[in-house]
This record gives sequence, C-alpha cells and structure tokens, in this order.
Amino acid sequence: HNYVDNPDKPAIAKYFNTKGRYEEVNPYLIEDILAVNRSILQPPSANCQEIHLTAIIRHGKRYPTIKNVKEMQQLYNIVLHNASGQESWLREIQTQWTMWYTEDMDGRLVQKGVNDHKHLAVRLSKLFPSLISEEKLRGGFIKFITSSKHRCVNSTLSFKAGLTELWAITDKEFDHEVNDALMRFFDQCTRFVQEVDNNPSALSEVDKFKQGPEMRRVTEKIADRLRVPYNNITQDMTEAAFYLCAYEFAIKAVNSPWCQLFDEDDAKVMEYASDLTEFWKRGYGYDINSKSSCILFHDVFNRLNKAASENKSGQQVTEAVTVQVGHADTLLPLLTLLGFFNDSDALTSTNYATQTQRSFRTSHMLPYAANLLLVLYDCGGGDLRLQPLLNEKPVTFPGLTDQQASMPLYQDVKDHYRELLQGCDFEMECQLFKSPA
Ligand SMILES: O=P(O)(O)O[C@@H]1[C@@H](OP(=O)(O)O)[C@H](OP(=O)(O)O)[C@H](O)[C@H](OP(=O)(O)O)[C@H]1OP(=O)(O)O
Repeated sequence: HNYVDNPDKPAIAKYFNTKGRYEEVNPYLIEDILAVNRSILQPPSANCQEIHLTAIIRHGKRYPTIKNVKEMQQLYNIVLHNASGQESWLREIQTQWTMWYTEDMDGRLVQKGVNDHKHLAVRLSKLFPSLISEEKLRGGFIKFITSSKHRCVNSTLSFKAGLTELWAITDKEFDHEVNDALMRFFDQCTRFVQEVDNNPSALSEVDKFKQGPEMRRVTEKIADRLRVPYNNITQDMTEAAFYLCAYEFAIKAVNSPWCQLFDEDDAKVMEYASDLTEFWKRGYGYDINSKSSCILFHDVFNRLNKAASENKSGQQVTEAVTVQVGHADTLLPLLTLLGFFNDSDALTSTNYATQTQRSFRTSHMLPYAANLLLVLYDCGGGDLRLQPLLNEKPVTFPGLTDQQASMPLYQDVKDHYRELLQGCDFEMECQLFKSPA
C-alpha cells in the first residue's frame, strides 16, 4: 500500500521511538483515521462474545519536557551563532525558524494529542461495539483510570469526549479515577528508584554506546553539516536535534529543517540509542524494571477473574470496559513482564550491528497513544478466551503454544503466567532488602 501521506513527512519519521506518531505504526490510518478492520479479531467460533475489555493506553502527542526544551535551546544557540554554510535548510533555521518551545510547555498534551485519544475511542467503539457502547457508558459499565500527570488526565478527558461526541451525549458526565499506584508504579517502587532510576551506573551500556564509534560518527556528521568544530556538538545536542525533528512533525506536521541534520543511517543509530535506554531503564535490562509493574499485572488479572466469574454465574459483567491511561513507563514494564519483544540477546553498547533485526523497537511498540488491549470472550460452554492486541493488532502471548494462539483459552493464559499470578508481589519486589524466601 502507498497511502497518500503528508508530503512534509521527514524521511526518518519511522525511527522516532517514543516520540513517534501512531500512524507510523498503523499506516492505514493515514487515509482514514477512524478505519477499523474487525476481521482481524478472528474468534474461533461465531458464538464468541466479548465480555470484558481492558485497555492500557499511553497518553497522546505531547510537548517536550523541560529537560528537553533546555537541550533544544542550547543547540539552537550554537546553530544560530556558530554555524555557517549556504544550504537552504540551514539558512531557514537561522533566519526563519524561531525557538518557540518554552519550559512551561512541560510535556503537556498538544491538540493533536487530544485527537489521538478521541479517534482511538471511536475506533475501539467500532472494534468492540457490544462493549464500548452508549448503553454501557450510560449504565456505568465503563471505568476510567488515569495517572495524575496532566497529559494523562487530558488524554482521559479526550477519550471520554470522543465517545460522548460520537453519541451526542450532553446530559451526563462520566468520571475517572486518578490512581498513581497503578499508573505510575515506577515512582513508588523503591528498589527500582534506587537501583535503576537514580543509579547512574545502571545505564552504563547507554553511556558506552553514546561514546562509541556509531554515535561519535553521527555527532561528527552533524558538526560537518553545520561547519562547526566537532567539540561544539555534545551528545545532548545531537539528541535535541533529533527531538526537534520529531516534535516538529508530531505537533505541527511539518518536515522541519532540523531533520536535515540526519540521514537514514544516522536515524537508525539514534533509534538504537533510545531503545538501549528503554531496554535498561524499563525493559529486560534489570528484573526489577518489569517487576515494578506487578501491581498493575495483578490489577488486570483480578479484573479479568471478576468478569469471568460474574459471567459464569449468569450476571452481567459490572466492569465491562476499563480504560487506563498512563505513560511509556507504564506500558513497557508490563509488556516486558508478559514477555513481549524479548530478543535472544540483550541490547548492549557493542551489538548495534547485530541487533538490526531486533524485535525490541520502541518506534513500533510505544508511539503516542500506544495501547495494550486484553479482550475476554465467552465462546459458550465455559470456553473463555483472552485475546491480546498491541496497537490494535492481535499479538500472541510469547511462549504460549496453542493452535488458537491469538485467542488462547483464558485458563491457558493463567497457567502460562502461573508463577507471576502466585507471586510478583509489588511490596516484596520493591523493598530494598528482600527477606530470604
Ligand atoms: O521525554 P523525557 O526524556 O523528558 O522523558 C519523559 C519523562 O520525563 P523525565 O525523564 O522524568 O524528565 C516523563 O516523566 P514524568 O512523567 O514527567 O515524571 C515520562 O516518563 C515520559 O514518558 P511519557 O511521554 O509520559 O510516556 C518520558 O518520556 P519518554 O522517554 O517516554 O519519551
């Protein structure tokens, strides 16, 4: 397919990691942002009915955080005062482009991010019409939980607005619960905070890669393009240039002159550097990264169990849909705990070249509005099934061998994760000194 996309799209847009558009992951949305394809769900029989949906969703497109704005400012100053050259993109940066990012933007949801969640809400209501319905919403069967962060709260409001606008509901408002214990568990897991988040040596592989030959080459190429001495361009500025290209595209849908500082090879190196960070900070790098999500893991399965037992006793499922809005840091540890995107080799500072085919790629996993959906089906005669979807595409639980792999028996899923269901205790995992078992 060749979808007619924005002619102003940067050539490197598919390497933007957590700063990428959802449309890069699902290009069919470029033509029709409300498009869904129900045939991908493929339940094993026509009897199967959706009885519960849990959606764990990252917030939509946002402004840069304060730290990133500062880095952008520094790069801009160098380019404004030190760079020389006649290329039109460079002159454009120096004479037309203005540094419009300010620190008070502080990671807030942008207008396009509002739309991310409105559109997602409408698509999910088309994908699961019996669950995300006006009746269920009005009846209080759809619950909303969010991280306290403004961009998450605003995404939650946008998701709700997507539904109420769709059904033209004006006589009623629907509330949401703010729950950081569930949606920002990473802040509250002492062991994670001390051993990883606040521990500079935890990211030693990232530091080594940033000082290594691949990244040095990217930085030198930028300096060459700007005609400044190599030592004028720091690693942080290189990162800021990449961010600038990504943010200008996400927020303004333009191919910014900043994008000219990178060719595709450079972008792949930048993508790897960011994946490396995510791997060691939120992914498989350290066991505690994924274990910090134990609290969310149990929350999800408790809800599935409740839905299953209500359904079994012939009742209506009280929480038919749960929409939970959080961060990249919420989704990645949980995906890791469940075993998704686990390559045979760890990502390290020295294996960039051999990791080109890696599955651990945040550009695919975690764009803005990334989502993990867990759908529970009743296929009759006590046959319950659980289907996972990531970014609206069916995926299979890694390691679970089943002929109906994309829609395994719920019991098989529980057997597969038995150890985690019996253990994976947040308090235990997150305390600094584990008492001997
Ligand atoms: O953008 P950065 O580098 O400032 O990192 C963000 C974090 O900022 P911090 O490092 O604490 O200043 C930021 O932390 P806070 O929520 O601001 O505490 C988030 O973790 C954010 O993820 P998301 O975009 O909300 O999914 C983080 O963004 P991603 O790394 O997930 O893109």
